[in-house]
Amino acid sequence: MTTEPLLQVNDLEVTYQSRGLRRTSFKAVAGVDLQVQSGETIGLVGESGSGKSTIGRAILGMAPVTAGRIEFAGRNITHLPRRDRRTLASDIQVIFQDPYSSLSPSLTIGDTLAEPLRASGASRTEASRRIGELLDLVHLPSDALQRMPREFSGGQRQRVAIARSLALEPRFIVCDEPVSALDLSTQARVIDLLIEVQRRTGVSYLFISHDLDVIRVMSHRIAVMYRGRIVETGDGEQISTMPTHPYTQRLLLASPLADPAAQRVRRKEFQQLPAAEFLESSDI
Ligand SMILES: Nc1ncnc2c1ncn2[C@@H]1O[C@H](COP(=O)(O)OP(=O)(O)OP(=O)(O)O)[C@@H](O)[C@H]1O
Repeated sequence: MTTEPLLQVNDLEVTYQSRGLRRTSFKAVAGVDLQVQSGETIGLVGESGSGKSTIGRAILGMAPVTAGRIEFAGRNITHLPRRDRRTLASDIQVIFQDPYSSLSPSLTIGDTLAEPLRASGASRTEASRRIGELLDLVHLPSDALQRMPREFSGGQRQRVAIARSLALEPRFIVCDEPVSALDLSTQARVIDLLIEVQRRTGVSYLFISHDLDVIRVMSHRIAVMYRGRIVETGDGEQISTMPTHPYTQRLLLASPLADPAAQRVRRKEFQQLPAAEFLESSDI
């Protein structure tokens, strides 16, 4: 028996238009297929500019989709009008990279968490019960509620951003480089938290990062992006041991956590790749 994916992306294309005097267009993503099941994390990895965030934004209705289809829980959400988008806010949420700019500096943590709940029509009592649950879920003390974002470290702010994204019990979260701005030990704690939240709530993640090691820890399945296309998919083991695309091999070589012996073998294989073949197969 196969279960319906929670999110299904088919043949997605996104084209940005420049607004200058000379109108030019740039195809940032093309031919992208993606499926995400309930409770699953799909990791999107690739170099800067490969189109990872564009896919996330297209799912959130924030990118100019020029072809293809995006379905969420069986509903076509590719070009939803703004007012219908709002009805999706409780199902699809986002966590951004920068915990310093993603929280309003003039709101207490309590008001930050209450905002989406009040907007969804929750009563004061319901909101304060839910805020208690959220603090518990992300391991923040209850005295955090009266404090301002500036009183918290980057990792703690990211916990607040995660709590806010969970307020309406979403089924799907786009995590766009959520740990890239944090130091290594804080990264590990936030990753542990996201995994624990998934275990407790069954939420699905599209987890975007340029760091293959972070992606391997987080993801059930990995999609490697290169120049606007997915060039390889597999689980962490497959991607690490049997990469087929030269760009994935390059990512593995750059991985600081890679086993040095395996890295030596890969480096040798990589050096034996004829340069022309590398360029040709990368040039998609
Ligand atoms: N609003 C926009 N208008 C025009 N071009 C854009 C716009 N947003 C992104 N792009 C271009 O689309 C391409 C893909 O960008 P995107 O942000 O999706 O890449 P990314 O893989 O997420 O990179 P990074 O890791 O640096 O965030 C880049 O070449 C970028 O310059």
